[in-house]
Amino acid sequence: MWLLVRTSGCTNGGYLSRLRLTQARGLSQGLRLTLSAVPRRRSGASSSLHPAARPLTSVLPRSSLSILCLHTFESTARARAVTRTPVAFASSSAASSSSPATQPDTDRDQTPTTVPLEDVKRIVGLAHPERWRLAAAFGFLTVSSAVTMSAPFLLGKVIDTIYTTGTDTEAMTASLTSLCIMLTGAFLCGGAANAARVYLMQLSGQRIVSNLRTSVFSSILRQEVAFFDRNRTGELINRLSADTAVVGRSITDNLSDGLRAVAQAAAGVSMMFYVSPSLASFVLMIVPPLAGLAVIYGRYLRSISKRTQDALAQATELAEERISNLRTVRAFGKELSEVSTYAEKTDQVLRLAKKEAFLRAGFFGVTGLSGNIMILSVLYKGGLLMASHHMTVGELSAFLMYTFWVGISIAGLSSFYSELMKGFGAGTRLWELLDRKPEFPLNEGLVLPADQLKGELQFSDVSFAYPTRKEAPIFQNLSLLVPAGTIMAVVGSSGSGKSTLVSLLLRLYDSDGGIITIDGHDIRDLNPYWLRRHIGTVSQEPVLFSCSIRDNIAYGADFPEAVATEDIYSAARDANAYDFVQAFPDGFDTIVGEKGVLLSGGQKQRIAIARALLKNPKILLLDEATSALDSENEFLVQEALERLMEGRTVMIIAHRLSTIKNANAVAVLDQRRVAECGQHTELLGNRQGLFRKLMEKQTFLQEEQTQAMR
Ligand SMILES: Nc1ncnc2c1ncn2[C@@H]1O[C@H](COP(=O)(O)OP(=O)(O)OP(=O)(O)O)[C@@H](O)[C@H]1O
Repeated sequence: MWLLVRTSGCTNGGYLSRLRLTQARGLSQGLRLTLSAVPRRRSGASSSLHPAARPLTSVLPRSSLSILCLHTFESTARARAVTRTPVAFASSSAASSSSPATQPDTDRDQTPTTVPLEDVKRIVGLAHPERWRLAAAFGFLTVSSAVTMSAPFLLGKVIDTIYTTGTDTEAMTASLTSLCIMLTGAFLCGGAANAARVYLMQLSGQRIVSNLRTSVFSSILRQEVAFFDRNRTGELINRLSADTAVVGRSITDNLSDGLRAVAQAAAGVSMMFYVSPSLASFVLMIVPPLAGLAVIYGRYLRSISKRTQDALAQATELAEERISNLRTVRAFGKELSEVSTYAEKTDQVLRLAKKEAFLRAGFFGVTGLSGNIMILSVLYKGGLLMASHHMTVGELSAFLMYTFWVGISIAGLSSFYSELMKGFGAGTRLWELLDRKPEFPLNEGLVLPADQLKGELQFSDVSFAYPTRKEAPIFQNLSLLVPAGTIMAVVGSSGSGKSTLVSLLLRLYDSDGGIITIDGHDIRDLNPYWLRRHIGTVSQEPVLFSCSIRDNIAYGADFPEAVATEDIYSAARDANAYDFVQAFPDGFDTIVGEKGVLLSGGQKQRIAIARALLKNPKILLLDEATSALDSENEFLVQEALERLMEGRTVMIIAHRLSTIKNANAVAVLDQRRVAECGQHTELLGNRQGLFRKLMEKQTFLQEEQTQAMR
């Protein structure tokens, strides 16, 4: 666990001046130091780790919460709408807010029915840093609820004043005026308190979510690569965006709405008994059976709603995949068939949505009707009580208003429980992610002085199978030595494990057996940050980020924001990228598009080479581009690569004869090991050798291609 620290502003003399804890509130796991202000002179600094980074056992306070177990009797979305819009029993405002298309993704996730106490404590612990703001919000909540619940009683008094003062107009005016002034004052206080409550709750919620998101993102980025082989990106993004929001909402908005609903329901029922015990007893006889029916119906409605959302999720998944791979869809001319596949999925959603709409219509029709019947019953019974002088008109009016409020509050309670449970469900998924310890730590281990690094690489008896395919070993007792400062070309048929060799060196995966060393040090003993800091990579399909060319090149440096423009230009020149970049209207500020889609293959390669040059690593792992670069591009890339390789230990996955010829040695991968290793000419001399066969095959293929072109 790491403490995230951020520099507090500009520094002087090339040193980080003040380090300030900014995220300690609720932030459990930071990834690394975020250095926001580092002077340019430090652009060549060797380590990305600051001594101030230190392990932190726990920053999350624990406290407890007891859960209110309440039943839910209508859909969450509808209930949420009702709690925020004080229109009780209004059937006309049926569930427009519950359209499946607007539901957050997590709504389709399982909502738990029971929650371990530990999870409850943890979720409450998230709110701990916000406790003062939340306490103030609850204070304002109490004020606004008190005003709301005293309003019907006082309004009843106003009505009674109007009706009972008789012909004494002056007395009536005086008492009416003073009552109205008092009420206006109370309403103003109530309004202001409510506004303050909402503001404080929203602010706390956003702060909790923001801290939680940083922690989750940090936790995701710390995981080993095999974790990403097993987990879908969309699923992780969902945790980061939707689940964090659900957790934040459930401990701020939802808790405050829930508490308000409990307080108002309790106060409302008490006031109903205070105003007229006999009418209150009559109402309480009608409500429980109606509520019971609504609970059963509501549950059924929710299960249909969930099926609709599952179907929608499938349609969305399909759309997402096809849109992000539009080039492939277009290349195969599959637009129309994809549209019809998507239409089938949306038809399925529509069928379920129709059923849901029908049930929902019935539900809201019936709840609206029962609400109105209840009001009518109150009026009827109240009218009789008035006729027998057991009740005044003001009391009846106040009673009716309390009935409304109690109705609204009960509707609010229904959402409170389900939202709370949803929050716990989302929380549990987040804890899994936050607590997951990566199989190997990111930032522990040996850090060697950079100037002592020679760059000798050695694989000794290495065995490896990918964690997701343990039954299919890629290497068995593979051994290979790459002396410091030499170029080793790696060749082999497709799938022989050339890229896997690179992944193992970068420690994206750990070998199952044997040992990989750099200058005699087992890479498992070395600090992975330090290790990767000294290894540069340029892959066949280099990945650029959707930002400017300048930022993409600067990404190679320890402190990208501190890289001097001249350093970027010089790296670009050495990578043969400067001229084409300057030819763009926006030069180095040109945005490269998603994954660098706005650049050609050769241009991307050269930007990636410039990025690697800026990193200035001792060891280089290259995957030569096989994609058809035109001869000019190929020459420029090749020249840039040669410049990049100078004075470094290089392992290059070679696809060109020229590269193989220029390498100090060639390793041929076959049958899960290095089958042959030696100089190019030496290996070619062995007529029965694998390398010779591979080369003949390549020559043969080239000849075939040449004939085909003729
Ligand atoms: N993340 C992964 N999980 C499981 N298996 C994988 C993974 N990556 C690669 N493989 C498998 O490992 C084997 C070696 O793959 P690798 O990419 O190292 O081969 P290669 O020699 O670089 O191939 P090519 O020349 O086609 O790029 C292949 O059978 C491949 O299917």
